[in-house]
Amino acid sequence: MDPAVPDDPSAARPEGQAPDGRASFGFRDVPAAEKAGMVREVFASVAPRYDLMNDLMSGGVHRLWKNTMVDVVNPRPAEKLLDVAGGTGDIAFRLLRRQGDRPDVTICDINPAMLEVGRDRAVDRGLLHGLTWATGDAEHLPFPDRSFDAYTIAFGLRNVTDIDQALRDAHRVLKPGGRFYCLEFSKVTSAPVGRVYDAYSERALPFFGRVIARDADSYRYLHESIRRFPPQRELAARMRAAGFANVSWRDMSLGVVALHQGWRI
Ligand SMILES: C[S@@+](CC[C@H](N)C(=O)[O-])C[C@H]1O[C@@H](n2cnc3c(N)ncnc32)[C@H](O)[C@@H]1O
Repeated sequence: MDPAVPDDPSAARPEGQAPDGRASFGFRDVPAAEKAGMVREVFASVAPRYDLMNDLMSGGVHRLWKNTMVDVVNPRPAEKLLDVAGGTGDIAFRLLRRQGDRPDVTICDINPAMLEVGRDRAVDRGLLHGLTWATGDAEHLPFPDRSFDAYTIAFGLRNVTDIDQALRDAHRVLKPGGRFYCLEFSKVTSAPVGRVYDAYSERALPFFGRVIARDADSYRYLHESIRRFPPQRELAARMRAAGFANVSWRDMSLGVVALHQGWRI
């Protein structure tokens, strides 16, 4: 933990719920109205080196997690797909390729700097057909009700100010029968592995952030936001409260990440 922040006064309440108008930003509580702007600054700062850092920090394993997510989504041609907090396009590009010659993927992110890097990557890969770019907040998506067949969010939900509001808005934009998928860091299911993982992420993330991205604070925030995210069972309960049915999850890498899914009925 950051020695400048001796304890965690908000640990007793669930992440993303701030009844007193405050929200957690890593281990700090900040006015809820300011969190989105602070998160935007973090990702504007990391955007140029975001993809390199993902590979370094996960040893490339994030690619396997993302491939598994897209296998589970199993998008069909011409389905309308929405990737929220889509960043530099890792999930959207995979969905697009899987849809073959009838792709229809919208990538939405609150941060224009991340989308800008994503657009350059799409051009480099020749992925121009069937991809729509949108700037928007997961809590108030700029799309009409019942617009999409499937909604994905990967490593994004822990960054929103109000998780429950983001889940409700995901439910709103899905068509009846639409599918919701969330890939996110979660609670490691093996205590010894959890201790190794905690030690690694507490030290390695700020180290990589300082040396490679030259921004230790942003990577400290990322580490802290991972630790504050609700564990598997709690997130499933909050998805049900937002209206989703048939909610389930699967752990990957012993719960380092979990893939949650649910349906709008
Ligand atoms: C860790 S990155 C994940 C990017 C991508 N999904 C991936 O898996 O590589 C988190 C993304 O969430 C975006 N984000 C943070 N808060 C958001 C919000 N309230 N609404 C939409 N996007 C948000 C950030 O700008 C950033 O691009």
